[in-house]
Amino acid sequence: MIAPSLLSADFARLADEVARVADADWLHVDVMDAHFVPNLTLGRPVVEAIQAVSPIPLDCHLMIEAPERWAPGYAEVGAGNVTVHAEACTGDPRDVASDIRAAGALAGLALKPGTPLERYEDVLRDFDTLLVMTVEPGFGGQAFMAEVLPKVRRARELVDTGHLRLLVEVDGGINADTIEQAAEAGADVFVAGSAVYGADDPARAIAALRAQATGAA
Ligand SMILES: O=C(CO)[C@@H](O)[C@H](O)COP(=O)(O)O
Ligand SMILES: [Fe+2]
Repeated sequence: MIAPSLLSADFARLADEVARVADADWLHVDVMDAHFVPNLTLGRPVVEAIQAVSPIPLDCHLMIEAPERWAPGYAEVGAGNVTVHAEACTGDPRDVASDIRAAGALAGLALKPGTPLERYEDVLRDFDTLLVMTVEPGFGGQAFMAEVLPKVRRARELVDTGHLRLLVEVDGGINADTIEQAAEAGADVFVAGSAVYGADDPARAIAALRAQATGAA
């Protein structure tokens, strides 16, 4: 599955930018609050507007503080998957997973590159998606951190052995040079911002990335 990130799109023409990636599987929307990460993007009202014009499910990546308070609201406006950062949760992440699901979306948990998977292997039994950050969250166009791949392999192993039932998603620096190693490590969903919106033809870029991912898996 390919999930273009709107972070690299033209924010002055969001409806048009959404239409350019209609062939994708998910549309990745990076929500940043300038507190959890040193950047500010958009919030629930804009996600609601994007949802109204998007032909594909929204994959909301919440890089915000107090996700327990805000995450269900993104499901309520129609997001298909809502991911919170484990590092931002002040209580048991399973509680926010339950609230996101109750509001109608898949529940995702994101881990920064330096956050060990082992700490959350039990918690992840209550989630539908694991977002493995392959860059430090906050900005697009960063270099892929290959040192995170063992975390992807471990997640794949936990899913393949039945310990977890979730999609393994990678996010950050995914492009033609890196997607095959991420697929070989076991990722199911590939977020790509600059590799898609930086291309002359985003639809062709999506098709090429999908072919590489499926060929390498
Ligand atoms: O969450 C983030 C950044 O914090 C990502 O979703 C980026 O938006 C991915 O951009 P590229 O690395 O693909 O350019
Ligand atoms: Fe993201």
